[in-house]
Amino acid sequence: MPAQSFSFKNPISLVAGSFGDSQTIASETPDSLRQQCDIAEIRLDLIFPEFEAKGSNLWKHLHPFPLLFTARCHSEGSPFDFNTGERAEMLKAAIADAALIDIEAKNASSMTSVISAANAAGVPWIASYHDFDQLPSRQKLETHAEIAREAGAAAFKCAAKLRTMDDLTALAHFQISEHSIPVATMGMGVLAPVSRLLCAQAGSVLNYGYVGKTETAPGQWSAKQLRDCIHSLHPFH
Ligand SMILES: O=C1C[C@@](O)(C(=O)O)C[C@@H](O)[C@@H]1O
Repeated sequence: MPAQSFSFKNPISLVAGSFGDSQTIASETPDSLRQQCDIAEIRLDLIFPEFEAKGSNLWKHLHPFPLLFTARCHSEGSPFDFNTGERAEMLKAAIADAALIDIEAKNASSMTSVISAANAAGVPWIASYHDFDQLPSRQKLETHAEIAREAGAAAFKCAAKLRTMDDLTALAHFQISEHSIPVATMGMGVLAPVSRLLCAQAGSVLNYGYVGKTETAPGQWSAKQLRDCIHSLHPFH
């Protein structure tokens, strides 16, 4: 049995509170997290020295709050350049405490050992896709959603820089279309905040904000602000 069970079956848009530093992880509790988000993301790539020194003691005090573990690669947003093997080891070390893990869609084929370990532990995974420069074409988004679906991900997530109002509506149109897999979308940059509300209204299953003071992507709301706003929206069908 996984440490916490998690699924995207519920149609409600959930909020992931993302930790950008280990001091914030240390200062939060399950109760304080419950006030802000539905699941908490621990970016192992951002806290690696502390993780190496303390292992799971860094987050044990947060149980039973659901935890999402991510070890992001450099090309999809990490300031650090851990190789696939290093990131696979980080994720495997966290699976016992995970409700969900994140693997980049493009790395799914080189992370099969992590996917097998997650499957064996009953922990679902989300396939992610980031573009910090622009909104990928509709064709690229569809292709990555298909990779996610075929690799057995529980959901497909895309975070992309939005440059124009057309980008904003294109992302929302992608979100609201049927993809045979739950989808989470969000913009980055100056249109990020409004995009995160619009995409949630269009059915984004997992919506990211930051916990503490450090953003983990450009333009995030705080997780609490984001969740409060999402809760006051009506789904758009
Ligand atoms: O993939 C995501 C989404 C994100 O990039 C964002 O745009 O909020 C933040 C990352 O920490 C997370 O892993």
